[in-house]
Amino acid sequence: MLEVEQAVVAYDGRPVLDGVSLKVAPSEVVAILGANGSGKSTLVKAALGLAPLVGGEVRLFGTPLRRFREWHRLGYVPQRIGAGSGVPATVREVVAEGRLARRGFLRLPKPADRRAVGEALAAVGLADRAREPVSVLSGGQQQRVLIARALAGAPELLVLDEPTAGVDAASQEAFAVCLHRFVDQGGTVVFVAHELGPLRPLITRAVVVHHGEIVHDGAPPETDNDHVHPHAGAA
Ligand SMILES: Nc1ncnc2c1ncn2[C@@H]1O[C@H](COP(=O)(O)OP(=O)(O)OP(=O)(O)O)[C@@H](O)[C@H]1O
Repeated sequence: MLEVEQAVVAYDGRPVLDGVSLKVAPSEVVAILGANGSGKSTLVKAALGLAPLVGGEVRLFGTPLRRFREWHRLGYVPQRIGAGSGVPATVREVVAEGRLARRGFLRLPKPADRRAVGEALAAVGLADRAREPVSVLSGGQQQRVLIARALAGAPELLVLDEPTAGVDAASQEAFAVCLHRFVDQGGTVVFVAHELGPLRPLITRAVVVHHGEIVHDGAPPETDNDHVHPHAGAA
């Protein structure tokens, strides 16, 4: 589904990812863990062509990134909603953006598009907020809008950057249920997290990033306090 080989990313000459390799197979649920600033977001961004590679290679669904066009096959949930363009968008409009890669620009939405948007809104528990501007929602609710946007595109691979950061316990549980359903339907997931919480039972593998390198790749830590030692079990 996703292959990162010896990826090197540097900002202002300072290496942030230092020869990182990661391969994700279908149906895996991979948590990317590590301290603030360790390079977790940069790793998922590099895997999607959103961070500049100065070395190494990325393949998505077996295709080198520079030739990859099938963006409808994956959904990406960024860490935070963008500052926005100043154009007020409703919850439904943002979620409908998730259909664009499927239906193509300038084509009118079909009933299937509207259905997918409705289902995605229901999956994150925001069906009753569809007509409201995104800006009036809380941070955790806005995060759910982004998750719904990714789900609306019916992706095979879902990549999420800290989907549960700043989200209360009830919403984390709801998100876990939603992810469970996605995985049950054959989906593959890669997500960045600080704490696994209710997502723990879903995880098939944990990858720990430390100072721009992968220092653990395998079994998830048993509890949120049981941090995998940065130098133990390097893959
Ligand atoms: N666009 C950028 N320009 C310059 N430096 C950046 C940029 N993006 C990330 N960095 C730096 O790269 C390092 C790794 O950042 P990254 O966001 O990947 O960390 P992270 O592990 O996801 O952290 P967090 O848990 O705080 O989100 C940090 O030192 C950060 O300041």
